[in-house]
Parts: sequence; structure tokens; C-alpha cells
Amino acid sequence: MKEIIIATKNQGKAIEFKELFSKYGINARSLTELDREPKDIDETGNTFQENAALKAEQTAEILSAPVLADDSGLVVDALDGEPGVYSARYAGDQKDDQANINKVLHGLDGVPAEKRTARFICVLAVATPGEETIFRQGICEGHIAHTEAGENGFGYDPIFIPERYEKTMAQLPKAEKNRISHRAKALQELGAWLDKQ
Ligand SMILES: O=c1nc[nH]c2c1ncn2[C@H]1C[C@H](O)[C@@H](COP(=O)(O)OP(=O)(O)OP(=O)(O)O)O1
Ligand SMILES: [Mg+2]
Repeated sequence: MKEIIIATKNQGKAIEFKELFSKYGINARSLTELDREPKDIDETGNTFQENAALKAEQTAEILSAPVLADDSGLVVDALDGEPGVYSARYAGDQKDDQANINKVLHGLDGVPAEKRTARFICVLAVATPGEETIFRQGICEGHIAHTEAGENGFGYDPIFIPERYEKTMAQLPKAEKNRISHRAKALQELGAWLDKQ
């Protein structure tokens, strides 16, 4: 089976990529599955694209192999676009999903449903040593719930209600999330490249 390395240590992302790539007959392996896990890469960029490039290119260099990286996050209009590029560390360096959720809900205290619009954004970077890095983006529109609900997924899923749905992303079956998510859409955009693999 063909294989691609995903430059992530986030288990939630890794599980989704395994499912998504299996449809293309490709085995997706994350960094935690390698014999020697590479050290953390500093995400010093100011955009999703910059951080995706940092993760993909540095990992491809270390492993001398094609690598895909995902930089993603939640953009909330009533919070002027926060947490955005800083989604993982919104409530501090410990990357605590629950603390991040609490901070978003607290920031939206008293904001009515129609003003709670938000979107998940995912930028994928594929870096191959000696080649130009390619980028694709996917967006999933929705709004922020008043309380958390659901156990599936990861990150901000318990407070994100996708457009045309009445449940949070964490209440949807994982196959449903994998049809509509920002990650799934970005990967669809990579289709032509995937078909060549
Ligand atoms: O589908 C999603 N459902 C819920 N939350 C999500 C999703 N996609 C991204 N997110 C949130 C989680 C994290 O707070 C941030 C990603 O940060 P990001 O730096 O890309 O990932 P990360 O540090 O967790 O792992 P890594 O850099 O090793 O891939 O956005
Ligand atoms: Mg990260």
C-alpha cells in the first residue's frame, strides 16, 4: 500500500487522516508512529500557510521523504478572528482543549446566536525534498454553540455547529465529520496530486 507521512502529533488529526486517506488507498502514518519521533517544530508563522510549510518542510528534510502537514484552527467573527492561528495555545502553552473551549465560550458571553458565526480553516502543505511545496485550503462554516455537547472528534468540536446542522461537530458520527470538515475539503482539493501517488 502506498504511504504518506503526516507531520502531526495530534491524535485527533491523525485518526481523521487515516480515514480520509484510506479512500485513496494510501496509508497515512503520523509522527507518533515512527521509530524515532522528530522533535517539536516551532510554529512561529503568522498564517496557517506559514505554519503548515514549517511543519511539512522541516519534517520532509529530516525524514528525506514527502510529508504532509496540516495547520488548522477556529476563526470566530465576534472575537475579531480569534483564536485563529493560535487555536492550539489559545488558553496557554499546555494546549488544553477544555481550557480553550472555556475561553471561547467566555469571550462570547452574552453574544446572541446570529452573531456567533465562525469557521474552521485547514491549510495542508505537501513538502517533497527538492521540490516546490504545494498548498491547499478547506473551510467549514458554522457558528459557536452556547454550551458544549458531544464526545466525538477533538479540539473545538464540542462547541462548533456546522452550517445547515443543529448539532455540534462532536455530536456527528465521524464519517459525517469526514464528509463536511475543513480537513476533508482541503484534501479533496489535493485530489490531482493524490491521484498521481
Ligand atoms: O477538526 C477540528 N475540530 C476541532 N478543533 C480543531 C479542528 N481542526 C483544528 N482544530 C483546532 C485544534 C487545535 O486547537 C488547533 C490546531 O492547531 P495546530 O497547530 O494545527 O495543531 P496541533 O498543534 O494540535 O498539532 P500539530 O501541529 O502537531 O499538527 O485548531
Ligand atoms: Mg501545532
